[in-house]
Amino acid sequence: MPPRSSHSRGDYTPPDLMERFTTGRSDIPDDDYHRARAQNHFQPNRWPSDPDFVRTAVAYYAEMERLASDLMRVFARALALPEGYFAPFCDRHISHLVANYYPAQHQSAAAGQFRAGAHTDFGALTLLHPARSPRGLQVQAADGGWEDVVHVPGSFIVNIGDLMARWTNDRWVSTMHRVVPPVSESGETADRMSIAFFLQPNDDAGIDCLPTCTDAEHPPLYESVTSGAHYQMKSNRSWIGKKDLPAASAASESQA
Ligand SMILES: O=C(O)CCC(=O)C(=O)O
Ligand SMILES: [Fe+2]
Repeated sequence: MPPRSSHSRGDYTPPDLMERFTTGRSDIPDDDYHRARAQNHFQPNRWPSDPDFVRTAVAYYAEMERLASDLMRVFARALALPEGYFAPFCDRHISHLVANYYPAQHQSAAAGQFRAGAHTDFGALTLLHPARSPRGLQVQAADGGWEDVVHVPGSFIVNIGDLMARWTNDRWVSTMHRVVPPVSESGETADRMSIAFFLQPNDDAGIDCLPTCTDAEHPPLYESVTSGAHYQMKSNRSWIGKKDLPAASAASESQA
């Protein structure tokens, strides 16, 4: 695989210091949508041989689906919409469950290198569980500064993703976040793990400004996009290599 850049911003950075194991749905209906149109998201999962691992991951995915759908009902109410408003956008969702593994670090990161470079998540919402060594996650505040996310044990961190920002016309912000490398001076070089469920609406769901988030003073800020097209665009940017850089940035890079 090409180096993973500071994922999704489309600017070149040294690769993230992480490994990722991704799974999708495991109960895939046999219809055109799942087998053809959205097939990239419904490839068979490639599991390790441990049956307990598989059982746990499948059960975890199902629980995250349920929690995410509950939250989408809460979101609808908070946005003065009928509780079931988002259901038809998410009933054939293309969500992924990922385990992020950040290996122990025995040498300093390169300049500009992170465990996870600054990015926003692609979908509607993310349910994040910092499973091991929770420190390191930071969110960007409105003034551009970075703040540590303090994990409350037993809770999930919920990120608003790009599609919710588009739906709400930026009333809700798609949070810029990153995971900083451990600071070796203080001996914090331990490995880290997090588990994230990214609720990504149906591949063909059209994401348009919600009726309750626009008026004469707040015209829609974004063009209509499908969830699948937005995902593809962000995913392509995540894997940008130096060769893909526009000429101007490649030139400035080679002077560095
Ligand atoms: O590991 C973390 O705490 C954050 C991971 C993350 O932002 C992501 O997987 O999108
Ligand atoms: Fe993220």
